[in-house]
Amino acid sequence: MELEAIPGVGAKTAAALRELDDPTATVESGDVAAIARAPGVNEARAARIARGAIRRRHGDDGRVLATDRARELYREAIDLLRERTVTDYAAKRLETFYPSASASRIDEAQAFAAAATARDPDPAVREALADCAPLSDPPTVRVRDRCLATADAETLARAEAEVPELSVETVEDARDVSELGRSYASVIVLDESFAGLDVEGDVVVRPDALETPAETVPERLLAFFAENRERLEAAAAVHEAAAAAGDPVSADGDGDAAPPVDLDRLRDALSRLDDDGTIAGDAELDRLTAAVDDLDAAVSTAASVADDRLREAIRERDVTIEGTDFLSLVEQGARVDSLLDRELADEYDEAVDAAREHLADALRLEPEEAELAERVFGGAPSFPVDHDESAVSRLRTELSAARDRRAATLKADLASDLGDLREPAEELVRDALELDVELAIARFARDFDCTLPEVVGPGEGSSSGFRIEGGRSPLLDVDFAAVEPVDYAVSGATLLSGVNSGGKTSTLDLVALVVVLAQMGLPVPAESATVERFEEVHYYAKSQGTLDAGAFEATLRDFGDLVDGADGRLVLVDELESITEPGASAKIIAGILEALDEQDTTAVFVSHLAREIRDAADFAVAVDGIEAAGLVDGELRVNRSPKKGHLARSTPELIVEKLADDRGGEFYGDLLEKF
Ligand SMILES: Nc1ncnc2c1ncn2[C@@H]1O[C@H](COP(=O)(O)OP(=O)(O)OP(=O)(O)O)[C@@H](O)[C@H]1O
Repeated sequence: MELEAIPGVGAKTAAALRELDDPTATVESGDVAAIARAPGVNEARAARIARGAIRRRHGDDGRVLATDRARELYREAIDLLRERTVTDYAAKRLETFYPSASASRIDEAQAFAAAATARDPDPAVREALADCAPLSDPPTVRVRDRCLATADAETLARAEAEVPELSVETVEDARDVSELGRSYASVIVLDESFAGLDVEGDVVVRPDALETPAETVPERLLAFFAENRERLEAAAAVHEAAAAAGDPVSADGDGDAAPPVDLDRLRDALSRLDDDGTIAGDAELDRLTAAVDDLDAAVSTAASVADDRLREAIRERDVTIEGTDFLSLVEQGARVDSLLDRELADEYDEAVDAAREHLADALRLEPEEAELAERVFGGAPSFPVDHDESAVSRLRTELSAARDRRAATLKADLASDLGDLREPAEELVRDALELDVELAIARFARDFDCTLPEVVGPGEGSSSGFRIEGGRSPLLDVDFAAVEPVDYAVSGATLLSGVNSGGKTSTLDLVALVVVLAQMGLPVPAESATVERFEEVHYYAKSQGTLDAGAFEATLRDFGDLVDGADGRLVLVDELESITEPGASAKIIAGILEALDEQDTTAVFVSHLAREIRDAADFAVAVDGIEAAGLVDGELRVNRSPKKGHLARSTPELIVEKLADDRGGEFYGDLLEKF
C-alpha cells in the first residue's frame, strides 16, 4: 500500500512513517503507539493516521459528521470517553473511533466495544495504569571499542545504515584488519572472503553480523530495555492487577489469560540492567570496575602504608654510618637510599610486602592479578617508597581488559535473553494500554447505563430512521441520576413541537449523540436502540436571533444544498424559525420538509410553529409533541418522551387554560378558544 494513499498522509509524514520497521503493517494495524514511534509523529497525529488507515481499509471515504453541531456532539462524546481514560495514550487512541457509514467498520468497532464492556473496571487496575506509557526508542548509543570492517562499498553503506552504533571501517587485506585489531578492543569483519583470517586480538569474521544485531550490538537492546524499564514494570503491574481482579488482560482473545511474557523472567532481566544500559548486579564486574577506578588511589595509599612502616622502623633503629659512606654522602650528594638497602633491608622488604598486601586487599585482586600488582612495589629501595608506574599501567590494562571482557560476555548473555523478550514485552505494554481504552469504554457504558445498539443498513430491519427506548442524555445540565428516560422513534421527516423547556433541544442532542455513538460502534446511553446507518448527520443548532439578509441567504443556500443531497441522511434542525420572521419561517420550513420528505431522509425539525408549518405545507406533515401534563405550583410537569402524531400544546396555551380554569370569565375562555 502506498502510504500517501492514506487520507491525511502527505509526502513528509510518509517519509517519517517509512522510518518504522514495517511501515505499512504498523499503519494498518491502527496501533497508535507504534505509529507514534515514527520521528516527529506525536500520538494525536498517529491517531489521525490510524483513523485514515481504518477508513481506507473499510473503503470509508464518507464524512458522517456534516455540520458544526454534529462535529461538536462527536467531540462531546469523545470527551466523555476520554475523561474515563488513565493514560494519555488511551485518550489519543479513542480518537480512532469515528462515526462511520461503513458496515464493516461499525461491526469491527462493535466487536471491540462488546469485549470492552464485558470488562470490570477495577480501581487497582486503574491505579496501576497511571504509570503506563508507550515504549520509546532511546537515542542511538555510540559503542567505541568495537568496529565493523568490510572491503565492499555496498556492505559498508548497509552497515552504516543498519548499525549506526558502530564505526564501519574499510579494509583491503589482513594487514588492515590487524591494524584495526590494535585500535579496537574487538573487530567484526563482514566479508566472507576474510574467512580463516588469522590475526591477533579479538577479531571475528561474521558475514551475518548485520542480520543479528542483538549479537553485533547488544547495547541497542540493552539501551531499549533500560530506557523503557519503568514502562515495562508498569505494564507488568497492570497485568498482575487485572489478573488479581479476575479480569486478565489477555487481549489475544483466545482465552489464554497468561501475559505475553513471563513477568518474573522480564523482571529478572531488568534487574541485571542499569539505567544507562550497562550491566548491573554482577559482583565480578563490579569488582573489576572498582579496581580500575580505584587503582591510582589504592597505589598511593599502599605507598603511604609502606612509608609509615618504614618511618616507624627507622625511628626505632640506631643507624651507624661508616666514615666512607658519610663522606660519599656529603661529597658526592649520594642518596641516602643506598643506606636503606644495606642497613634496613629487612624492614624495607616488610614495608614493600605491606604495600603489596594493601593494594591486593584494597582492589580485591585475584591471585593472578595480585602477581601483577606485586611488581608495582619492590624496585630499588627508596624513602618515601617508590612505585613502578609502568607496572601500574600494565595492571590497569589487564584489569580494564578483564572488566571489558566480563561486561561484553554479560551484555551478550543478557541481550540474548532480552532478544526473545522484546516482542512479547512490546505486546505486554500494548495490551496494558489497550486495556485502558477498553476500561474507558466499559466505564462510560456503566456510568451512563449504555447498551450496544443495533445499526442497520438502508432497507434492512423493519424500518429506517432511528428508534430509541429509555434514552438518557449524559449531556444535560442535570445530574445523570435525575435525567428522565426518553423514548423516541422517527422514520421519515417530522416536526417536533412542545412546551418551552420541555426538552426538545435535549431530545435532538440525545438523538444525535445516540446516532454518532452507534456509528462509532460504541454503546449508547439507552435501554435499547436501533439506528439506521446514516451516510451523513446534519445537525443545525438553534440560531442566536434573527439573521441579517446576508446570513439568512447563506442559511437558505445551506438548506438548498441539503435538499439536493444524497439519500440516507439524518437531518436535525432546532428552531429554524428564529432566523427570520415567523410567517416566512413557517413557509420556508414547510418547503424544506416537503423536499426532504420526498427523499430517503430522516429528519426532525424542532419548532414552535408546528401548526403554522403544517398549514403551510402541501402534504401531511408528521408532528410529534413533547406534552406538558400541566402546571403544578407554577412549574411545568413534562412527559419527556415525544408523543407521536401529536401537536403539543404550547406553554402560553397552558397558562391561559389554567387562568380560565382558576379565574373563569369570558376573557380567558375566549382567549383559550383562539388556540
Ligand atoms: N430527559 C430529561 N430529564 C431531565 N431533565 C430534562 C430532560 N430533558 C430536558 N431536561 C431539562 O429541561 C431543560 C430544558 O430542556 P431543553 O432546552 O431541551 O428544552 P426545549 O424544549 O428545547 O426548550 P425551548 O423551547 O426553550 O427551546 C434542560 O436544561 C434540562 O434541565
